[in-house]
Amino acid sequence: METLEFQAEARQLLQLMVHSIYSNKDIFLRELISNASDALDKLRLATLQDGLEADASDLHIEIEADKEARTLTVRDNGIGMTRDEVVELIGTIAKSGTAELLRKLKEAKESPELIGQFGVGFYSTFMVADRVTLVTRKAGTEGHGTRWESAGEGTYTIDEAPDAPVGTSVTVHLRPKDEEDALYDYTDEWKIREIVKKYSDFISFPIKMGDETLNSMKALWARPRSEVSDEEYHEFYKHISHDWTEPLEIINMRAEGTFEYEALLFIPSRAPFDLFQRDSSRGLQLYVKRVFIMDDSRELIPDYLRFVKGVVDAADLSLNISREILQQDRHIQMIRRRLVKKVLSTIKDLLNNNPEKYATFWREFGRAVKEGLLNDQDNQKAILDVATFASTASQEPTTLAAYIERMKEGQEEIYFLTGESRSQVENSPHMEAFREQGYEVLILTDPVDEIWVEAVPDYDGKKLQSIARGSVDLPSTTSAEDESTGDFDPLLGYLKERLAEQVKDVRLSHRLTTSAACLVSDADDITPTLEKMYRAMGQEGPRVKRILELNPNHPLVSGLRAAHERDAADEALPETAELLYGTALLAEGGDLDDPARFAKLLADRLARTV
Ligand SMILES: Nc1ncnc2c1ncn2[C@@H]1O[C@H](COP(=O)(O)OP(=O)(O)OP(=O)(O)O)[C@@H](O)[C@H]1O
Repeated sequence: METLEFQAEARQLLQLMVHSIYSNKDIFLRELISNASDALDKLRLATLQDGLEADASDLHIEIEADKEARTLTVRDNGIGMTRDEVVELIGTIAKSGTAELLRKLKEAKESPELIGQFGVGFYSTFMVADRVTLVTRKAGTEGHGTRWESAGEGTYTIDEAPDAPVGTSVTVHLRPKDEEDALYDYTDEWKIREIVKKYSDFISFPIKMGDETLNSMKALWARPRSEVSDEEYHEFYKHISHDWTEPLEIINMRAEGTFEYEALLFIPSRAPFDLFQRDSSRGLQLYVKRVFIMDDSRELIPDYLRFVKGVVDAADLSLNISREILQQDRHIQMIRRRLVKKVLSTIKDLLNNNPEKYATFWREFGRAVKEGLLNDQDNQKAILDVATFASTASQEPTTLAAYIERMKEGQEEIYFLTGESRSQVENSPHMEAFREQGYEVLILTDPVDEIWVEAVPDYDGKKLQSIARGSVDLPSTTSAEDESTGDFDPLLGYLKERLAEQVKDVRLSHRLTTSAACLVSDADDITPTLEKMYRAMGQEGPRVKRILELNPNHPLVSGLRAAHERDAADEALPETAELLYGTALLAEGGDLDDPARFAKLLADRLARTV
């Protein structure tokens, strides 16, 4: 017999279980049944696809309670584990992001939603047990099985189990019952029946206690919606998603005819912590005629809808279909297209009929959905229809359609400004004339906004126009410039030469009312934020120069013009030019090349005024 140590993260998680931070302890049984069901799926699949020689004719789960010994055993005749698999799968937590979640959990104390994200699985047995024994033998292997045991502290033991049958049995040595602490008598048959019915009724293998089968085994997606309770849907959702919170929306689909399939999809009510991590699990479960084929089937749903969970059961696929074949399968592509349409129309329904749910949805998943504007050309319009954006019009987000309704007489374009935060965007000098003249501007602050606005030319015939880009021609702009442009020409020429390193042009502005200057991008150039993003991804490119716009009505600008007129060789002029440029850059939240130098110039200049 060997004694081994749990990996550090596993130990922490176990600690949390032993000191039970989750009030509902009943779920340990659900977790064991869920693992057993997965193991049975795997065995059946291995016989179908990998030619494993094993008996798959009587796959089932058994529950056995021993009142005397105070133990509960859950046994399956599924795939089982080798010794090394036991060490790897039960002794460690492989999921990325676990350390971070654990840290959050510690801070948050009571937080079932957070634990839900772990898929605590097997470890949840330690909420009710002071010792757990697992005996297993891998299907298709020779020799002895493996016996694993632990009290949930720092270590576990591993031993040979010569007589173990194929499959896995987990025996939970129950702690004394303590109903005040929601620790029930789990050897009580009535309690077991209740838990199985509540959490595991849909499991597709028989769950037996003695001669009795406790579950109905009905595939939820095959049953009419009116016959399934919300609770049953929710339990099923938890089973496939490992999310313990209730889903926001349930979607049933059924297609009959040449290619038959049924789908049951869930939109979660909360984004998983790893929604934006590359290795996050995504995709749907694929079944063929009620037989589980694979998890995480990415072919069934595009990446931008990766938060959608659920099952697709197709009638006409081969049972041993591989991932490679899936990628090319015409029917799968057709299902995928239909699912996307259905999800988008469901979001639209929420938007129109259930603003509160929609708001939750968009807050949690809007950032992901917007990726579709780049990757799913066919549905660009449908995505824009269900998207909402922050706006200067009110604190409430707006759809593009509602924005267009509010457009001012003569306004042809949808104005937006990207940035890091609402306040930064609102206070940007670019906003001044728009605010003054009552033009609404969309405030786009998600990183993905920088990118999709480049890919979407218009909505409903109205061009999307960045107010920090190109020249602005507000219909009602007073043309301060027209009478006085001539006067400014020498100064503009001077500044252009002086700041040639920094900007490609200097011109008078239509968008400023209170600030002296701002920077804008040329209509066809990439924006500084996008440039920064490319750089962060390691794509060095030439620096894109921008345009400095001056407010002719600002005393600093008119004063500068006067000074330049008086004496073009004035020593203070180059410094003022530099300060003017630096201020414009700071005002939009940009980074100065040499902040120390800027600070010194500014301090010296201020010193002369006090
Ligand atoms: N009854 C079983 N038969 C075969 N393998 C099992 C069994 N129970 C657990 N395992 C293996 O141990 C792994 C860890 O199980 P655990 O319940 O901790 O997490 P999980 O099932 O992967 O995650 P989750 O609980 O989120 O589904 C499983 O992924 C599976 O590979």
